[in-house]
Amino acid sequence: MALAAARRLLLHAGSRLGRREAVDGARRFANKRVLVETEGPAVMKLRNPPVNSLSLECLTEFTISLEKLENDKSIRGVILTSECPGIFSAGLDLLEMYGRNPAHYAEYWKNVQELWLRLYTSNMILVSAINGASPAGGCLLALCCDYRVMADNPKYTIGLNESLLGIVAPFWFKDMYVNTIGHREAERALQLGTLFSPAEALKVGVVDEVVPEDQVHSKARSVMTKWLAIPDHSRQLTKNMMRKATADNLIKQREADIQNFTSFISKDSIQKSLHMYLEKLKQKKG
Ligand SMILES: CC/C=C\C/C=C\C/C=C\C/C=C/C(=O)SCCNC(=O)CCNC(=O)[C@H](O)C(C)(C)COP(=O)(O)OP(=O)(O)OC[C@H]1O[C@@H](n2cnc3c(N)ncnc32)[C@H](O)[C@@H]1OP(=O)(O)O
Repeated sequence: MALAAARRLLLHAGSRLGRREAVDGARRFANKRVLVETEGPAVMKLRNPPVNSLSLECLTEFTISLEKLENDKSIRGVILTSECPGIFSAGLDLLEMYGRNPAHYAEYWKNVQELWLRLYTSNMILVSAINGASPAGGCLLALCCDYRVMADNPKYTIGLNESLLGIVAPFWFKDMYVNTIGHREAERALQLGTLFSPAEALKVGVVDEVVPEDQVHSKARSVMTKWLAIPDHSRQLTKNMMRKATADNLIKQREADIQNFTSFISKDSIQKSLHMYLEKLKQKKG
């Protein structure tokens, strides 16, 4: 209920902002954690500092922005990137999965599923400009895209590292990984929780292209231009043919997946693992 109300408020605020900024001549709309520019190829920038973690609020704003773009028939493609220096997205917000109650876990997971389904089955062309670290849920966002361009900086890594946290990547994360890099590579990378450097990610197929850091955005734009030259109807039908079975696999068991997540994440042993991981992140600083 609370989330539905927040969603209505955000949609309302979003459309107000949209109108005001259009009057200013800049074609863009924004909410607190997501900025969307629609001048030229649409660009969606995550801006949830310090690490673009996908908190419930961030997920909600992201989903709403995507919904608005999908409803604008003049927008055929979106570049997904980050405004946080050195970070594409740190993935799901660990604080949404630690020390909360089962109802919260269920609500959070429903929203993770919702964003994934929208992104993965989007009719728009999605290109990610990966300009920073992209672990777990950050990698998931990139994997939803039709093409991935990554900055050539060995400090940036990408991959589904859940097993390093003592948790398990859900089956639909796994399905998308298998679809992208094949069964053997996915099996190994998932068990080891591998975070690939850009060069490794290119080799294994997690990303499609690695370019110097200052060219990530221009490359993403030129990729978009190429994809925009393909007729929408044939490209969309082809995308749907490639992705439908994977999306349907979650759709048919959404409730069971929420229950599985809630009971798994509520376990004492899993909460303990998350606690240790969060402590490790803190200690890294000191
Ligand atoms: C049977 C199975 C059934 C169901 C499935 C069940 C479970 C599976 C569930 C979920 C799948 C999970 C998916 C995820 O995405 S989990 C998140 C994984 N993310 C990570 O491992 C990234 C962790 N972060 C980092 O490695 C670094 O922070 C990073 C490289 C991104 C940036 O490093 P930097 O040095 O620039 O910043 P830090 O000082 O490390 O961080 C700043 C600040 O931010 C906090 N932080 C970092 N990441 C997160 C996060 N993901 N969520 C929340 N908070 C995060 C970090 O603790 C620091 O906080 P503070 O000390 O308070 O400043």
